[in-house]
Amino acid sequence: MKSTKAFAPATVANVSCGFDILGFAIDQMGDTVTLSEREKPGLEVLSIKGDGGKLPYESHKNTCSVAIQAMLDELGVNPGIEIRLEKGLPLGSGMGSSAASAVAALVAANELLGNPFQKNDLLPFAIAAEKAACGAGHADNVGPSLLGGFVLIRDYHPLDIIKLPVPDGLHCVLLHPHYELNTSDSRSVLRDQIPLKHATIQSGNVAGLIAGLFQADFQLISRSLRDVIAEPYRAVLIPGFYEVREAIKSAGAMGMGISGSGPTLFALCEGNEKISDIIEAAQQVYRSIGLEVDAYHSAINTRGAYIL
Ligand SMILES: Nc1ncnc2c1ncn2[C@@H]1O[C@H](COP(=O)(O)OP(=O)(O)O)[C@@H](O)[C@H]1O
Ligand SMILES: N[C@@H](CCOP(=O)(O)O)C(=O)O
Repeated sequence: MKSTKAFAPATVANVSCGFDILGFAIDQMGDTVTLSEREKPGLEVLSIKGDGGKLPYESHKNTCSVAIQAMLDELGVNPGIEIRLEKGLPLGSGMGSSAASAVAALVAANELLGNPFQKNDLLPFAIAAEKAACGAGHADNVGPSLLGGFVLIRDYHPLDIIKLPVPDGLHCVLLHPHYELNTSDSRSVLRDQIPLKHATIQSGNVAGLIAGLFQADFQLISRSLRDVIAEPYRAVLIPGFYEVREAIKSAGAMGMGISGSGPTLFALCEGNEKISDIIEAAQQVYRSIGLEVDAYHSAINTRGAYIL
């Protein structure tokens, strides 16, 4: 019986100004999914490692099986597949944990079934899994996890995804405080309507960030890392948010925002020389408010998900 294995990376969604429309992938951290064919039809999650026993095994709840089922429904087939998941990402962290599982599962399933889909065409199935995980079918984690690099979702209906350039020397720091914040909870604090002046500010910054990526203009990227739509409401769920931002900008970061829906914070940096100062500055603030934090740094992952 055939078996396949795939890896999908962690991601930073929103990138401050691009709520639900921008994200990028991170090196090293991610989820691994192994699939094996079996005689009995249907999907079964057989083992999950690295989740502290917290994730669901039910096929309609785990993002691995939800994503694969959406793909099988599109193909109109019902093979027997066993799923083994190794979580390499903390849960409810804002690093696209639910997305990495779905994407790794889809890449492995596509290979198992003889590659009936192009990589891009797997996205709607991953979006269906995100909808099951947090109630919203956002693509700003699954897009970059699948494709790598910076990804823009210009539209959802129909899906229009654009890969953006990654300037050489752009690095990222992630600060993950030790608590969980579910995406559904941090979406529930957002407003349905925004003032026109905020729409103007946000559009300017999205356009500026994209222009900055195309022109490899680090100062333009830095000026554009501003969010007036989600961050003001979410920052209150993240102790030390403004103090950490102040400290790490003084230490040389280009800018900082909430990674996805938090509580992880991301910072972008030009080169990697200032990274240890930036991490130390952030850790001092977290220590002063009694929060433990894991710090990671990474170049931008341009590869996305792949078969192992
Ligand atoms: N394979 C999976 N990995 C992570 N979360 C999953 C998975 N399958 C289902 N979930 C559910 O998704 C929710 C976490 O997703 P989310 O809040 O979006 O976290 P993250 O920001 O880390 O992606 C939890 O309710 C969890 O039970
Ligand atoms: N655009 C979404 C991104 C959620 O990312 P996650 O990593 O926290 O799941 C949002 O801001 O809600």
